[in-house]
Amino acid sequence: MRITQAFTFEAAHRLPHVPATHRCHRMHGHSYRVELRLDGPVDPVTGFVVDFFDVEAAFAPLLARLDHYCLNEIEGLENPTAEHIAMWIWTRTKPMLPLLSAVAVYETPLCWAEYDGH
Ligand SMILES: Nc1nc2c(c(=O)[nH]1)N=C([C@H](O)[C@H](O)COP(=O)(O)OP(=O)(O)OP(=O)(O)O)CN2
Ligand SMILES: [Zn+2]
Repeated sequence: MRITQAFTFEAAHRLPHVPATHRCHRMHGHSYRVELRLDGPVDPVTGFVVDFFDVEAAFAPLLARLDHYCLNEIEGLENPTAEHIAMWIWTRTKPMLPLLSAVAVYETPLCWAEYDGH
């Protein structure tokens, strides 16, 4: 069984390694959406793979580090592409949520990166 919980945050960023002519080279903002996917068996008593409240509690400190910040200033996010944000979240969330199977980071409703540890 797979469960998914979604979160949103607002943040600014610029992409330092695209050409100066690329519009993402300039500072701008996104309303990001993060989806945490967890795969595992359904507990026969609770009916949960993992309680959504526990997922929320595990992710809350990271969300607080991202929301309304300039991502380039966060250690490990100096080049804050959607791909790097997804990997950054995975690395810090997987130890707390062992059933985590993928992290999707949406920059817009139509563009996202999804990381499953590979
Ligand atoms: N593979 C990736 N490509 C791009 C990334 C990325 O993280 N990974 N990021 C960007 C920029 O962040 C850019 O800001 C993307 O957002 P935006 O320009 O707003 O997206 P759209 O072109 O879809 O928006 P419209 O203004 O509606 O056209 C670029 N590439
Ligand atoms: Zn952008």
